[in-house]
Amino acid sequence: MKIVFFGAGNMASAIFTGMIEKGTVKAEDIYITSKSNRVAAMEFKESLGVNVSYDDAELCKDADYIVLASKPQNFTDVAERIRPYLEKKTKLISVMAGIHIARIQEEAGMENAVARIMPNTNAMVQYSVNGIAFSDDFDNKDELIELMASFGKNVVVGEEGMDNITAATGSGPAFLYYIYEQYAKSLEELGFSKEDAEKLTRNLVIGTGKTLSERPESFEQLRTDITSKAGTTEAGLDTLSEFKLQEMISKTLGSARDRSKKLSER
Ligand SMILES: NC(=O)C1=CN([C@@H]2O[C@H](COP(=O)(O)OP(=O)(O)OC[C@H]3O[C@@H](n4cnc5c(N)ncnc54)[C@H](OP(=O)(O)O)[C@@H]3O)[C@@H](O)[C@H]2O)C=CC1
Ligand SMILES: O=C(O)[C@@H]1CCC=N1
Repeated sequence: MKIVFFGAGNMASAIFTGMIEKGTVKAEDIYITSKSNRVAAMEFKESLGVNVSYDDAELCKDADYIVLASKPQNFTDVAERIRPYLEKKTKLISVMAGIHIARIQEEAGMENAVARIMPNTNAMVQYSVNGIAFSDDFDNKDELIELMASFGKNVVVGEEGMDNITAATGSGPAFLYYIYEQYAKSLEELGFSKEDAEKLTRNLVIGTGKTLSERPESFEQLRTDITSKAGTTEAGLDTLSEFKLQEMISKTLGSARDRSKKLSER
């Protein structure tokens, strides 16, 4: 198996680190390249044992998968690097938000089989949620699904579902981190030091996540379990429900989804 990453930034490194740590792919089977930041790429070679190369012919030769992991804005440059050497058997896996399968096939030049995937940075700890959309001619889908299961839970969607997945779970961690940031700031306002506010918030979130991973009850039931009649939680929730929280979240996700659609316009 030879998997080549064009791009070695946040998302690519989360994926290849997740795969190596889980043992699904050997570090020696992974090749990475970047645009110009050779120092960062070499650090991955040293820490994980992956191959680093800037020789596009060597990178593309006999590749089973080429993962397109640059920003969408850099895709044309990446396609130019790949096009002269791309072999028909190589499957292209795009993590780029908003770039359609048809454009990838057109710019890569050989109409190779393409899968668009939308993981998130939780891939680093093998807890990503991955949207996957395949081109019609993509064979042996199970192999890719299995590779991706090594760093998260998969949801196969039609390509039209990718904008929603991008907003919901690709960008999703950032929206949650933003909420945690505000929570920590509010703890500081209550009188906790900055350090304690951060520590309390972090452990609150970790503990809540662990509870969710172990208990099957609905969010509503878990909330109700905490809420004593006329107690502190009820008082807090009464205030929280005065704000249009769901509307705020819906608008946030809507903006992210619309941006994903916009990125697909050339
Ligand atoms: N971050 C996230 O949470 C998620 C991101 N994505 C998608 O992943 C993609 C990458 O995002 P992210 O990892 O955050 O971005 P980063 O900026 O962290 O990484 C981008 C990488 O692309 C490389 N690159 C740029 N141009 C070229 C080129 N011509 N040839 C080879 N490599 C190139 C950069 O190299 P250099 O450093 O040398 O410039 C860098 O290694 C985006 O398309 C995004 O939509 C999808 C899901 C989640
Ligand atoms: O912000 C972005 O465009 C990418 C896609 C999903 C997460 N990060």
